[in-house]
Amino acid sequence: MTVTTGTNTDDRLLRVVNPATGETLDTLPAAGAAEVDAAVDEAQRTFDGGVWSARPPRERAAVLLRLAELMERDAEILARLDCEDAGKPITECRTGDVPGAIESIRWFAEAADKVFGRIAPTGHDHLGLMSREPVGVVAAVLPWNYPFAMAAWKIGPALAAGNSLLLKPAEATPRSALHVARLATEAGLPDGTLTVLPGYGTEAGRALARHPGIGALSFTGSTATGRRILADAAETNFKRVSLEMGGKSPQVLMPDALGFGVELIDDMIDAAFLTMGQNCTAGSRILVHEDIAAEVVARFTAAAGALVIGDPAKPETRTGPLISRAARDRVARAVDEAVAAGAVAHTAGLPADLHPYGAYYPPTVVVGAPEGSGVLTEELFGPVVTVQTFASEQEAIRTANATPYGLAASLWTHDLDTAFRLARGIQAGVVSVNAYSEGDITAPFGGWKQSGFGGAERSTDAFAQWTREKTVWIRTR
Ligand SMILES: NC(=O)C1=CN([C@@H]2O[C@H](COP(=O)(O)OP(=O)(O)OC[C@H]3O[C@@H](n4cnc5c(N)ncnc54)[C@H](O)[C@@H]3O)[C@@H](O)[C@H]2O)C=CC1
Ligand code: BAL
Repeated sequence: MTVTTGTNTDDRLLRVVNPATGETLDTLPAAGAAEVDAAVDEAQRTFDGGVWSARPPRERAAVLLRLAELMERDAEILARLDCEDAGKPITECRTGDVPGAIESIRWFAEAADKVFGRIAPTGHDHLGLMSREPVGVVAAVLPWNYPFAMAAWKIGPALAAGNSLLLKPAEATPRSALHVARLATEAGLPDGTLTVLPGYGTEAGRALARHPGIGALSFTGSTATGRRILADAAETNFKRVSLEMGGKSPQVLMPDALGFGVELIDDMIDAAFLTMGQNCTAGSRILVHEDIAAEVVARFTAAAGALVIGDPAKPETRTGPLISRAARDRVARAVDEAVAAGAVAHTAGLPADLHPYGAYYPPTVVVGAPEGSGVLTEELFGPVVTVQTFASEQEAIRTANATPYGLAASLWTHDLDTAFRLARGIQAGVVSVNAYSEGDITAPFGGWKQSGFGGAERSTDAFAQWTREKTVWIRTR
């Protein structure tokens, strides 16, 4: 069984609603603690049976490559599911999320038989072999902002390493993960290897975090929930926890940055407004040298004002609704408070013909927010970017680091020495130079400070989350 939903004995339903229209897309029984228990039992039986875990890695790779092909075949379906469930612009899903997700499955499939163990430096009287073993039954808890992509970041390495994985999508966006479960069956993954459990965080999510039969849990989402999961793991079985959490990432522009021309502004727009700013690495703080601040604000504000706002299902749309009205109201409140405290909010506003259900908020540039205000410190997860100026490199680094987060940063300068100094000084897991980027599949992705804990995703480093090292110490005669 690869898809588990609840028996609905407590009448708890998961209603999936299109945030752009209010249309009910699906109604599912929500998995709860009972379904988690049953899924763990089945996953453990599968793991112990060795039909996946003990299979030669090359064979696991072949099945995962078939899964990637099926995802390729259904790429448009997967793009539409995320667009409808999350309100993400369809063009972003088609060109970013879906190809990136498929690449992740394919890359980890190919890596399955390329991760070698180690041999200890012994004398001839011993042989010390260190191998990486699958953890067993493992879990992933996903966010709603990149539903398919985050599922793939976890599925690829967890399954390539030989584990049995339980995957809990966010309650708002379960349908792409459910589709992946069907594709996994079609690809030939044994039952109990990938189990998708659509359910609420406080029920299915919490049950996963506290389950003694789960050996590792990888989470992407808010810092508050990450903290809860870590505490639950510590109170129960000390499962290995890895957390990819919030951010308040800076975009640092040195005095020569305008030399990058339109490329600079395009990347800054992506950094700030991809998925309406509901992105863990969103470059939500522009830190710009005072000499070019006025010009940057003028160009950036004009570009932000030109973004097409509307129905996310239309290919030309760059800005859809936020995930919920509560999210929109939180973003609006933070901007209103900053304005009340003396900041200026630049925005072209919303078009008049938007669907009345959608929680739209226009791309907004906040200049002059007083130090310590919420827009500068909190992860807003909306299409709002702040502008702060600096006079020196040291001040830029100080301001960049003045948050509890440390996920990502981008910086722009033609000067190599300056770039190195900034990249070294900024406390973040991923620093992109002269681009906005999260790196690619070959490079580790993980946050510092309160943005991340327990190991990176992507690259072969990701196997550390999903494997345990074993030493076999042999006396030779
Ligand atoms: N860094 C990132 O990529 C993300 C950050 N966020 C931040 O979090 C804010 C709130 O969004 P939420 O959807 O409420 O995020 P959340 O962190 O509560 O939800 C993420 C996932 O965790 C699950 N979850 C919730 N409580 C849980 C618990 N006690 N135990 C186990 N799993 C649990 C949810 O069901 C969902 O699958 C956003 O506005 C944003 O600031 C949200 C999603 C992704
Ligand atoms: N941007 C990929 C990770 C995330 O937003 O959750």
